[in-house]
Amino acid sequence: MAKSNTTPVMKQYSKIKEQYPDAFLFYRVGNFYELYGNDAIKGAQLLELTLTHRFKNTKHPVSMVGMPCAVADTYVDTLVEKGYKVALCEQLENPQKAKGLIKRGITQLITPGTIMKGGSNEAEDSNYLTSVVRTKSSFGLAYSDLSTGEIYTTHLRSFAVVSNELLSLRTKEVVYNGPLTDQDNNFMHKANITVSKPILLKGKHAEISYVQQKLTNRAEKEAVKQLVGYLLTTQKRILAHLQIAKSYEVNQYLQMSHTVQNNLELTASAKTGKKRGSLFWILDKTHTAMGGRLLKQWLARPLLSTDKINYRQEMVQALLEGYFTRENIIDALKGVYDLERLTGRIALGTVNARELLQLAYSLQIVPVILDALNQSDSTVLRKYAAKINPLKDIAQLISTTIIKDPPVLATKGGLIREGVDKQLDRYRNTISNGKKWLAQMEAKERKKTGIENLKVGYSKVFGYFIQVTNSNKDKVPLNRYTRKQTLTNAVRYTTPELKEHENLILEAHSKAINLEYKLFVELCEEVEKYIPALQKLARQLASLDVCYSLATVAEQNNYCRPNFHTNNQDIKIVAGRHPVVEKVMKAGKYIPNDTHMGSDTDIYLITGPNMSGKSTYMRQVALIAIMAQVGSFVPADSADLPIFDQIFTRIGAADDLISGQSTFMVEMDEANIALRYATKRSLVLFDEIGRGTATYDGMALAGAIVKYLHDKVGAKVLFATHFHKLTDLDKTLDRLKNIHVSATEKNNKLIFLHKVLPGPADKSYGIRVAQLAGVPPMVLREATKLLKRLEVQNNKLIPTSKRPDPLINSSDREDKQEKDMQNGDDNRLEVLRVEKDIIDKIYNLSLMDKTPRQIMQMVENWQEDLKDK
Ligand SMILES: Nc1ncnc2c1ncn2[C@@H]1O[C@H](COP(=O)(O)OP(=O)(O)OP(=O)(O)O)[C@@H](O)[C@H]1O
Repeated sequence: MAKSNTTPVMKQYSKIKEQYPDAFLFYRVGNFYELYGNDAIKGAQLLELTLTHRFKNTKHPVSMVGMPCAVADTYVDTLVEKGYKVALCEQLENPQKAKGLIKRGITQLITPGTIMKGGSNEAEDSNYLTSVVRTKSSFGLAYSDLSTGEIYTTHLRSFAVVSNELLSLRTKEVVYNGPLTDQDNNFMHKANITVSKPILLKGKHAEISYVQQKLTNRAEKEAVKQLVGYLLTTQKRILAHLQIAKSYEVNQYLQMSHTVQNNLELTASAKTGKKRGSLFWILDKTHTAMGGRLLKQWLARPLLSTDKINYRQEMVQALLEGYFTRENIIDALKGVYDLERLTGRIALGTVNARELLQLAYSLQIVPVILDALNQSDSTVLRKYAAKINPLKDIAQLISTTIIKDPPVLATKGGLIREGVDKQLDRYRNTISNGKKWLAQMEAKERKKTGIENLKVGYSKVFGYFIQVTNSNKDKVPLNRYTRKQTLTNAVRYTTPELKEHENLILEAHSKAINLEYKLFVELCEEVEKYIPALQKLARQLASLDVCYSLATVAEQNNYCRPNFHTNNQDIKIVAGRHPVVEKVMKAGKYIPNDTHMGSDTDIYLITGPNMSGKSTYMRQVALIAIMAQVGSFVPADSADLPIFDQIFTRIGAADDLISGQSTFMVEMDEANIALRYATKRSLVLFDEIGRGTATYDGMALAGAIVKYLHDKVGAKVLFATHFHKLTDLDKTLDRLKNIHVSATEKNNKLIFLHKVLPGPADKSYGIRVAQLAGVPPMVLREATKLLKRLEVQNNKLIPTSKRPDPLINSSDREDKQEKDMQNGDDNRLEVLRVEKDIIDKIYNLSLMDKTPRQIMQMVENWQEDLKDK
């Protein structure tokens, strides 16, 4: 173990390691990083490296894993991706000059929320570090993407809302000041979130007061302080790019829980978790990484303000109409690098000369974009251009300082242009004169000595030399030449003259390198002064890129600009389409459908066979609403919409892996959230509520929920169901309308028409769909028999139902019914009668003042009754 080994190196190691017990300590030894003790044992497993030992032949060998520094990044990434932290422990003095043990110290703590991967132009996702502070009355939450320096903060009422925000942000690390309950811990674990303790900061830090300047809420201020404190202590450097924290309220935006965003597949397909198949996949035609990230942010937070939405729509429309402007802009935007991240790298001091040039190239493109905007007919675009500062001076400064194709390393010289610094030019002159002199000397010496292949050369260890092959050794004028080095085939010499020039050249060279580095650092410092302006420019270009993207998508897919009204909640969509389903189908195959929910319609009760398109229809309405509030055009011929405040969904049977609850529990939980928090301004999608439990419980619950939504909530509700009995509700609930997605039978074959029509569906075709799916005929026959039995019994009880047998033709039907009737079981009929009583009881009951849980309890009690009977 490292601790029992008391050599000075191990003592130093243990002392540093003690301060970072929860991180892998990468201990720098020359050009290697080494991990010791438990870090080595665990690291070897996780990184698939060979475990060896240091101090092998002593009493206290230490487990060790080593890797060259040059490849360490990949290993750091792997560990951090798995949720671990890595502390980089560097040599803090020049080993050649150090007396005794080299000083070492931690230069950076890399954590899941602060890691910045790769170069400057690859990141489509933001990586947020989130800080949560529990105060007496609320929770403060703040988050930041270290690579861009943006900070947002809000205060929330409960840990449940905090968890939702964490999931929506896809945060990988939370700095939290409070204790976590087992349930919270479980949540963090399942959501793959690393929880870190806050680090107390000593002294005053300008960054903190700077970013806090616009905040008034105490919880938010605390959360931001904790966030910045953590960033400063892990990064161990000045973070000049941190932006003034922006406070937001979750109810400033259209609210959708993380589950809703997932169900509606806004940024990732629910099946694959990938971009393909999501709304983002359709809308993302951006050309810059920052545009892509911004579009994702817009999708997660659609707007509530009609003015703001209108402004985005104006931009989209102007770009949609101005084909040439759009093309010119995009040609230019393609060349813009990730300005946000480049700016972050400047602030963090990790920028290299090539990246500075990328910044300059990007800035040089801005005037081209401005020209395109200024030449447009649209005043919106011209006004937008007027707000953009192209930062020409910075572009000019960088491109006149750095050479065209600079090396990545700034410490080896060869990156500053000629004419930038007089002293540097002088050094370079000395070097080049010295080299000229060497060439002349070579020629001169060849002549003097008569050695044709005499060569002047340079080696790192021995410096400049005159090389003579062994065969010419006796021609060497030993009075002038001194031997320096003997090789197998040649001997190397020097002369006092050569030595003198060597000194001049090497001195100039080393001075030039140092000076170049100094000039590079000065240039970075100058650029650093423009960080806020660069960040602003980056945001402006990102917005332009997103608007371009929305305009292009609108044009390619024939979208329309939606209108908004704020005086009522009426929805009027003509020929609406599902943006993703229509895209994966062959052109023209998608059947558009209208949605007219005026003041007389709050609930659409949707019936129709499986696979007819009920879910698709409901989702299409929600996606159109979201796209509209994002500022996008929508897939419809026309759309008149209200501004929704929240969207709730209960869709499909997707298990909630994060909370680990049963399907039915999840279903009820989601329904419950909607019933509790939905308002008249909300949109609710309920797909097959009640399917996860016994039929009659499910139907009873579904009925009660519909009634509650109708009488109590008044939100716009799309409610798809296979419980046909529910369609009777239109008789008692005046703002409920039945609609169905149509299908028809032709030559004994089921044909889906996908057309939404008024009224309830008259058949469920369940067995027919099973037949389409290739279910074995025996099963189908058995199912048909069973269905028949049930229906005959039901028909006696509920005469309104006139379901025909799906698999047999009508001539056989009557005979069969007769037979079934004769086989009828009186007891069973009695049971069915009681069940019907219960259902009627539920419909007639006032559930106004009951919570969903109470209703569930009531249903359970009735069931018990039923069992007794
Ligand atoms: N308007 C439409 N035009 C063309 N095809 C459609 C349309 N709506 C749905 N479809 C097709 O029908 C398939 C099934 O749709 P969807 O999942 O919405 O059916 P459903 O009625 O909700 O089925 P279930 O009751 O089994 O959940 C879709 O995947 C799509 O291919």
